[in-house]
Order: sequence, then C-alpha cells, then structure tokens
Amino acid sequence: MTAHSADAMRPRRFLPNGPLRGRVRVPGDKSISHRAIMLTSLAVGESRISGLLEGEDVLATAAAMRAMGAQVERTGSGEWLVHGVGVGALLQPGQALDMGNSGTSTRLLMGLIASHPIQATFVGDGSLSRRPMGRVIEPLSLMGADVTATVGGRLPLILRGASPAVPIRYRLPVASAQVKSAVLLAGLNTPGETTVVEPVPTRDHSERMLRGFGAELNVELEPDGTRVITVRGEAELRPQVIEVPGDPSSAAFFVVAALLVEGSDLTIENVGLNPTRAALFDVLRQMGGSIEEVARRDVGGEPVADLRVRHSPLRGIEVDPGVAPSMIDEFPILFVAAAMAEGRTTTSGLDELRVKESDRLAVMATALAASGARVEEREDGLVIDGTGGERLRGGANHPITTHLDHRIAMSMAVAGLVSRSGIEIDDTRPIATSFPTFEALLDGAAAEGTSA
Ligand SMILES: O=C(O)C1=C[C@@H](OP(=O)(O)O)[C@@H](O)[C@H](O)C1
Ligand SMILES: C=C(OP(=O)(O)O)C(=O)O
Repeated sequence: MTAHSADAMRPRRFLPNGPLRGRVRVPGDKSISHRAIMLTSLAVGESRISGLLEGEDVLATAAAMRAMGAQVERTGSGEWLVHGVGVGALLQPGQALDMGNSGTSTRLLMGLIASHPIQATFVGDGSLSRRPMGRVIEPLSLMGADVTATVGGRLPLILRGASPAVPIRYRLPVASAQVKSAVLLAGLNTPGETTVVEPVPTRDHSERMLRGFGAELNVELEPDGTRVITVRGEAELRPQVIEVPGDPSSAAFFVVAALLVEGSDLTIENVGLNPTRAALFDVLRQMGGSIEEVARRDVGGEPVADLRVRHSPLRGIEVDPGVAPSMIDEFPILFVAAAMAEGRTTTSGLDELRVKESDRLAVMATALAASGARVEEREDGLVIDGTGGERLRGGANHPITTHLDHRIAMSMAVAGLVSRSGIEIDDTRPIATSFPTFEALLDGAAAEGTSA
C-alpha cells in the first residue's frame, strides 16, 4: 500500500484570489532532505538534522533507512536524530521497500544497496511504477549488482548488491542528478575510484554533501564544461549537524502566484539558491518579474536568501534549453506564468519532463488548454501564447486530472487563483509528497492580502 492510496481522492476548486501578501516560509529542500537521511544513516554515530522536509517522499527514504538498520527518529518539527550504521554495514530489509511516489528515493537507494551484500525489493505507487529505472540499472549492473525488474526496467524490482562492487567510469547518457547520485553512492562502498562524467551539469547536492561528510570526492571541470566527479571507496562518513535550506522548487509556486496576482507583495523566506537549482528565478526576471533577493547568506553549505516578489507584467521569451536541468521541476509552474505573459513563450529540450511523476508536457498542455490558455504541445516542449496579463478563463466542467503528480496539482492550483472562474483539480493528496503545508500557506497569504 502506498502512502495515500488508503483514503479517497480529495478534489478542490482553487478560486480567483486577491493579492498575496506577508511572509511565507517554505519547507526544507526535498533533494537535500533525502540525502541528509541517507548519508547520516551511513555515518557511524549520532547526527542531527533540522529543517527536514517531512513530505511523504522523504518519509519513504527514512523508513527504508530504518529497515536497513539505521536509527532514524523525529524529535520535533523538522528535527531529526539519526544513528548511522557505517558504510558497508546496511542490513537486508525484512520487507519490500515502499518508495511511494518518489523517484529520488528509489534511484538513490538502489545505488546505496548496489554495493552492499544484501537484497531488496522496491515497490511504488502507480506513477512511480511507470517510470524508467533502466537508467540506474545499467550503471549499477556494470558495478556488479544484479537486478530483476518488471518489463521495461520498471518497479517492482529486486536488486541484489555486489560485494565487493567493481569501480566504473560512467558517462551519463541523460542529464540526471538521480543517476549521477546513484553511481556515486554505490561508489562509497566500492574499493577504488568510481567516476561519473557529467556533460551537462545537474544539481550538485550529492557532491557538496558527500564532501561535507568527509568522503574523498574530487570534481574536475573540462574546458567544454563537462564535470568529472570521482569518489574513492571504501569511504568513511563522519556524523554531522545539518540545517536543510528551504526548497526553491516549492518556493516557485509562491513566486509565480505573487508575480501574477495584481497587488501582490510577498516575501518567501529561506529559499535555497544553489545555481544548479535556481534558473527559474532568472527566467522569470528575464520575463520582467520583480524578484529581489534579501539577506543572502549560507545555510548548510548552500546559498540562501529571502525572496521579495511583487506583482509584475510578464513578457513571453524563448527559454534557453541549456538551463533546463537547473529548473527541471519548475516547468509546470513556468507554463502557468507563460500563459498570462504578453506574447509567446517557447520551451524546448524538455524530453525528461515526459518521464517524471506524469508526462508533464502532455498533462500541462491539456490542463492549461482546458482552462482557456493557448498552448501547442511539441515533442520536447510547449509553445504558449499568453493572455497579456488578463486572467485565464478558468476550468470548464471537468476537474483537472493530476495523475498522482504533486507539481501538476500545485501549478494548476496557482492557475486557479489567476483565473476568472476558478479551477478544480481532481486530487490534492499528491501535494503532500513534497509540500504538505502548501494549501495552508497559500490560503494564509491570500487572507493576509484581503485584510491588508
Ligand atoms: O536528485 C534529485 O534529488 C532530483 C533530481 C531530478 O530528477 P532527475 O535526476 O531524474 O532529473 C529532479 O527531477 C527530482 O525532483 C530530484
Ligand atoms: C521529479 C520529482 O521527484 P522524484 O523524481 O523524486 O519523484 C519532483 O519532485 O518533481
């Protein structure tokens, strides 16, 4: 059973809204939270984590690490205490690992287990069971792991780790931080040097954090921008005190909502601005958005600032496909912004969006068109002709189908705020995978705007 399959679907109509005002604080970064639980579980001794995202995806990672012997305990809101077992000492889980909706949990944990002498079964919900795992099965098999997967390299699958695993030099055939991280994590318990060659840079939290935990990790930059990342095993990780910065992918929904709703002036606190994550904010600025960074600082080795966002008329642009990996999860909400910009926004190079929790190109094209936007779906992107600031018409008779995809649900919720008649989405439950407080924060910022 997956995290939210037990209860009924939870539809909601998101209604047109007045300005968003005040301050909101988004929860901890999902990518960093997963890695914080995994790496502290591998460090011998006691680590503390604060600001952990307590979304279903991260809880799935925590449950898996517990099932493999780590002590992972919640001590307060976002506060966690972890006693790790040591690299090489993961225990064989007694039951299948339920990954719920989470691609990151699945692919990174496959990497960890691949170099341990244990076996694990991975299962997930309907969305995750359609996603491709061949991209991690391939390099992990080269390292000696044995994988029996459902046809097409999908879940459910059984992975038997290799001991000792074989170090490899692997060139990423797809720009994916999950594949990169899976190989590096497998490298932790592999004698010798495991190298990932990354032609297109993707989020670098694994590299930053592995170094912070004391792993021997080296990154070389080639003249054409290719990154060559090498980790030496068998590594020993030291326990840490970790503060997780706020998630820019969650902040994105509030940034776009405030830009689009007239009269808004909203500050989003504690937003992680790692350059491998923050391209959406640059793209929105290029479109004319007023997004000001306040109190730039460092949190847990990552750049962070508060973002003050004021309503701004937006202009359509051609989005450089080169920035796609640095905003890969933000395209659904960018499409909503584009639907209300003046003129045409063109996106391309987005094939990866078709293999996320849903086919985000097809699903967003359908959802926006059903809400009155002018959208053309191309093979690797969307072309959107915006309204020039006018509100979208809003939903017709049918609710928007979210396909178990949190980012579709939150993007169309924001579209509802900037519509004339509101937009109903079929199920808000997937939102809890990455942003359990989304609805409360959105309702709160709207109420602040009404009373101002
Ligand atoms: O490494 C990570 O934490 C993630 C990498 C990205 O996936 P891909 O590696 O599949 O691009 C992203 O979409 C996902 O939300 C989180
Ligand atoms: C793609 C996403 O996550 P994952 O791959 O971990 O399911 C996401 O959060 O948008």
